[in-house]
Amino acid sequence: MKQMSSSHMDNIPSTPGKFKMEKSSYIQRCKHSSSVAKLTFFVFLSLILVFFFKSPSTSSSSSASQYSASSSISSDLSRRSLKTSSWGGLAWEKRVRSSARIRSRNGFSVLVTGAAGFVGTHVSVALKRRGDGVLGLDNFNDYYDPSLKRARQALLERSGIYIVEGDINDAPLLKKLFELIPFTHVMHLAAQAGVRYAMENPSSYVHSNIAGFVNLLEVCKSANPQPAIVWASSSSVYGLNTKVPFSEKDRTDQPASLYAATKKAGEEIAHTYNHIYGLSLTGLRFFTVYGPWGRPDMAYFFFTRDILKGKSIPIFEAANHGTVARDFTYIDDIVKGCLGALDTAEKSTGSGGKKRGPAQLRVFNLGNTSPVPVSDLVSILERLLKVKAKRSVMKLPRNGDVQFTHANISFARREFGYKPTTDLQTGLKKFVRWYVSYYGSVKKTDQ
Ligand SMILES: O=C(O)[C@H]1O[C@H](OP(=O)(O)OP(=O)(O)OC[C@H]2O[C@@H](n3ccc(=O)[nH]c3=O)[C@H](O)[C@@H]2O)[C@H](O)[C@@H](O)[C@H]1O
Repeated sequence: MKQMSSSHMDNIPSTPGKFKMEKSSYIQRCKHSSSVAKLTFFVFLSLILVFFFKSPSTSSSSSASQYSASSSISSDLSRRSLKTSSWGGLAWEKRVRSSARIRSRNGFSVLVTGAAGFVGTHVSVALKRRGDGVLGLDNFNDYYDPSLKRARQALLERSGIYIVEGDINDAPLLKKLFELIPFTHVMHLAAQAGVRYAMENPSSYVHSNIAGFVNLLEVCKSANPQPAIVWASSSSVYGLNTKVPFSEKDRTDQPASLYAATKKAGEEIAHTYNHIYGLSLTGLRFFTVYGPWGRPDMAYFFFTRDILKGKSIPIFEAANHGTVARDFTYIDDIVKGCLGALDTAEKSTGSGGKKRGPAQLRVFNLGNTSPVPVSDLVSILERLLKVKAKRSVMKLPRNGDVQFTHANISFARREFGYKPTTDLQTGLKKFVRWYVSYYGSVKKTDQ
């Protein structure tokens, strides 16, 4: 097994494709046409297009994705932002090759999807640091503040990692990347995350976590060589289970949110592609990952922001004042788990879309094994921030949250020595240090 790298980044500084307006062909045609009628038609069409893409329903801040150069215009509700960037060309190919170049003996070349995301950024840096070739892919959607994703991108650029701007639903783009680079591995972290947001924008979950995953697997199964794939599942697949700690052997057929259901679907889809095409697939069930460069939609992150702002913190509790708790897992431990899973992933067995023999299929819990009540999380933040939180205790809403998570990690420990070492107090201290350095120490931070 390769050496695992610890990826401290506390002091340094997922997904439909991009839409490219085919303006040029229209412009060409207009130039060569003397017909006033055609010109009028063009102006009219342009106005409709402009109206369509500026209209709040399609370009408002809460949709999930960008549309790819090759994907068609869709009325998919999951769109969060539309961009007109494109990929291709010699300079672009050079950047792709340079980023994916392996710099150590027996190194991997890894395509990291969701590379501008929280876990994706940390994993990419860790891989690069040990000499693997890393190419990122991200659609930079605005599910949360894209400027944070851009800052992570800048961080990766400084490590020599290029992030291709594109979407996992963009098959021509993915095919092109596999044509350029014989990736040994795919670290698939692009996804529509967040448990509660699934009620607001369900189609974004289907689009990224199901359609996008299938699209990626379609391209991987036809690639030659086929890569081994490690991908992000979720602790949420345990749903309404009450037996703790959660073991990989437990049932996962009672998801409490659409997010959980799409991750569970991903696990079944992984089974199918492993079975039919011989793809090596490893799913990682992450347990509430937190840390520097984290996701602003997660409780520890926006609690920090709101405590500093003097805003009240909604703390959920279950029926009869039942404790709501999470097995919060620090990002560096998760990175070690991801690298461990990559290092022990066996090769896919198929080629050219044909299975040649049985392939590896695994699922691991990556948690911390010590659940902490949400109210204790707030107490730790109060101490670290030296500000008293305005607590507003409320009933756990029926929007997908489960009461309790707790990982049994013995399988990951056995297979690749996974052993989390960061407790919540230590991890949050690093998070707060990063938060203050990133957003400034002013209490009334506004992000
Ligand atoms: O392990 C996962 O698979 C998931 O982990 C994460 O989900 P969760 O564990 O739900 O994290 P997060 O929202 O931070 O809520 C934390 C706690 O605060 C409580 N919570 C939340 C909001 C609030 O206003 N009040 C509150 O008490 C809430 O009830 C909960 O007890 C990822 O977001 C998700 O993408 C997925 O990866």
